Amino acid sequence: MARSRDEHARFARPSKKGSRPRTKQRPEHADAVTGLVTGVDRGRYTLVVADGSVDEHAVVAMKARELTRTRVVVGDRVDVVGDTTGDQGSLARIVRIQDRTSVLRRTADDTDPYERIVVANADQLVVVTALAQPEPRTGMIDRCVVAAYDAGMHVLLCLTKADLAPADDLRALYEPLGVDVVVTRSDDDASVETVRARLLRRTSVLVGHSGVGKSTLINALVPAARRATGVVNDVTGRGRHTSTSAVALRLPVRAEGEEHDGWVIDTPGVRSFGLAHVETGHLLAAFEDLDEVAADCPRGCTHLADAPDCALDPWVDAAPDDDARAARAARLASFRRLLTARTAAA
Ligand SMILES: Nc1nc2c(ncn2[C@@H]2O[C@H](COP(=O)(O)OP(=O)(O)OP(=O)(O)O)[C@@H](O)[C@H]2O)c(=O)[nH]1
Ligand SMILES: [Zn+2]
Repeated sequence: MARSRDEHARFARPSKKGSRPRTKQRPEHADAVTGLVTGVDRGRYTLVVADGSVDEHAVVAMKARELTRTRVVVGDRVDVVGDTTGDQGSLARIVRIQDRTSVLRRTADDTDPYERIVVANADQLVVVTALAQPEPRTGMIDRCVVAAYDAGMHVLLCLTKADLAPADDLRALYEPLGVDVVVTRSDDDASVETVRARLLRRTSVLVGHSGVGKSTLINALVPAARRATGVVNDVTGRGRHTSTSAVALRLPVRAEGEEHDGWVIDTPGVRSFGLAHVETGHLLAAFEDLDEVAADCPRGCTHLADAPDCALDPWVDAAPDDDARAARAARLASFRRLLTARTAAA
């Protein structure tokens, strides 16, 4: 591919005199346009530029050479130059990644020993869990909640297949944490609308084990997505893995004049989140009331049930009445479960 003149200029080093450090975030490319990364496939990035305007269009881009070692993920806002028309066969270049407001890290696994950022700039994590087939696993939900709170994201727990089992037990485990809970069933459109209402004006990442009904839910929310739905195996209760890379989908505008808004990011294949970097203090900070009480804990307190003199225990006892005491006890128990989820095996 022939290099344009400006591209040569860009790679020219500044003169030794008065040289400044070369950084990845160069101030050049005043002509760059900003795009939102909606998909990544083998070095090709799909972007939406002029998001929400009449000029909105999709662009395919690759990373400029100076970003070779920099990871660009779905949800990133990037600056692109070159052919940004989006015409058939056109290819633009990503020259900058804008600062991220949040990052969600995936756990290292057998195929990849490194924790990696999987989604940037999302503000809500939607944990999709079936009430049955497959059976809910609280360990997985806890890990998701910890990852989300650590990343400064809201958590929506979406309990699917309500036609198969009641939701009460799971509600009781997560509502004390302040986690928003919605319950759906695929034959009840109104239940899908309760989910949609919580996705508006947000960028939400949906995670869930195979077979929980995540694709069914996404297709109900974004019909154009046509996510492949799997078939649950009668023996294992699990579905097939039908898709592999993360993709951002826009919630459709359904009524004339209605504002779009909301991006839904599907993350097939992401089963767990990296928690090795999560510090107790940072997680605690997500719970204002507990954080305040824990200021009276001995130094280095783990805040776990066996921690000597943890101030969170007398806080439960000091509740003004029985109801408040029960609520505090449930909140503390749920919080302690999260603390241990951090160190439990994925
Ligand atoms: N009973 C019942 N079954 C459902 C419901 N939602 C989805 N299913 C079924 O559950 C199975 C799995 O649904 P999918 O939407 O493919 O699940 P997924 O989480 O996307 O799983 P993968 O496609 O493997 O990633 C399908 O057979 C669906 O028809 C529900 O509310 N109730
Ligand atoms: Zn403590």
